[in-house]
Amino acid sequence: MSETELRKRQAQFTRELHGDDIGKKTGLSALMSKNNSAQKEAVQKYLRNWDGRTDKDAEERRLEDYNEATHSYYNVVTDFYEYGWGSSFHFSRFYKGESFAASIARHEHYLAYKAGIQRGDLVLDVGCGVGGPAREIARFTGCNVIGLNNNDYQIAKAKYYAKKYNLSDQMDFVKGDFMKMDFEENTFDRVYAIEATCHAPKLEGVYSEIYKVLKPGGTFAVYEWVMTDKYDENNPEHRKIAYEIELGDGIPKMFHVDVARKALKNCGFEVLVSEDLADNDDEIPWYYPLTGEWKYVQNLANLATFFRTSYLGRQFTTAMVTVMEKLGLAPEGSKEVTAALENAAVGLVAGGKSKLFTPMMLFVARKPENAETPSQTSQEATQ
Ligand SMILES: CC(C)=CCC[C@@H](C)[C@H]1CC[C@H]2C3=C(CC[C@]12C)[C@@]1(C)CC[C@H](O)C[C@@H]1CC3
Ligand SMILES: C[S@@+](CC[C@H](N)C(=O)[O-])C[C@H]1O[C@@H](n2cnc3c(N)ncnc32)[C@H](O)[C@@H]1O
Repeated sequence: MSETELRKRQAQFTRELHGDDIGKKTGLSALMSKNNSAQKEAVQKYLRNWDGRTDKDAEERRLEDYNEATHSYYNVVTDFYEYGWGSSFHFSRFYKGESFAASIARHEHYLAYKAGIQRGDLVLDVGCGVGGPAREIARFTGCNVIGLNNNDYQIAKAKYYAKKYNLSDQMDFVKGDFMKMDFEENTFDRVYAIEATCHAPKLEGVYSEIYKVLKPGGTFAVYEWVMTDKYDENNPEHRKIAYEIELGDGIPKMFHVDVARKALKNCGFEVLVSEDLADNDDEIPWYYPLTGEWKYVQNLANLATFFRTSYLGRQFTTAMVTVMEKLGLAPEGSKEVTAALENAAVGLVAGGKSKLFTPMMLFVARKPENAETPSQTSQEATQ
């Protein structure tokens, strides 16, 4: 199927699944408005790739099907994410006494600061979700953001929120696959990506596209999901944790930190910062909301969020969704989605506690001032 046909089909499917009036409803009320058969199809499309097999063939299939698989994954999890987490789909570090929202925003500000984003810069947000980080970074720095995403439902939501919060002049959201970007070369002053490029089947693929669209001298800052130096792919317990993360988070393959660092260099980037922010012996770990350990709750205002993300709250949500599905209030397959998200939570906490995994490997990389653009290189090759 051609790229244009795929896009048309995905957009059409999004209308069938979520209807035309996207944005006003969020979380469980949005879930209840979904089309039953389209939801069933989306859940099947997502889960067909994660059938428990971890052999090379199964891995190859997941890597090949990355676009449809992540598109379907976010079609079915976005409402749950917004219900349980909010509109920024990423983790963050926590300081004592800090609220959940403040910690999420600080993590975004930090990336904007490390990327060197200035007022008036044109910035690309790769894999922008429903635009939570883009709205925060645009307000914080005064930059203009283009959010790139291959999920039509999230794009519609991001546009809706930008309008609602009077930010439409500072941002736009476009549909596209980050492995094949449509932007002109040397377009953006800065590029950032938050917990999104791990959905790529090959990191060189997405990093080289970022390199292409970044202006020479511009920086790219990313919070990457990677397996750490402690990870041993041949250790079945380690592989089980990685697989749980892949299954529950719609990731074709979790890569090792060295693969990511090398990929940046292979694409021509100078790597300026390479630091695992999870490796700071923080008193309150990044994965605390998923553990259900009350001792970590920092702020009474966070009780609702904490309950929904905790083990007990997740069991409650699963039970509620099961009943809703039986009564026909939630579309078929919703229960399976909560089960997959449970795998995510379990794998992420296990990966975090054992330090086999980090969701906040910070890389800041620069495209050299004198960089040759890919088209220059290919022109020279043909001369
Ligand atoms: C998938 C990637 C690359 C990043 C997303 C990171 C996090 C925002 C999500 C990872 C697992 C998610 C879960 C939930 C919210 C969003 C995550 C933390 C829930 C708490 C949402 C409410 C459900 O009932 C349980 C979910 C568990 C997993
Ligand atoms: C975990 S979410 C993070 C979203 C956002 N960065 C945030 O922090 O709120 C990952 C995002 O990457 C997007 N994504 C995954 N694969 C993609 C692809 N091939 N092209 C463009 N976007 C993609 C998803 O649709 C989703 O919006």
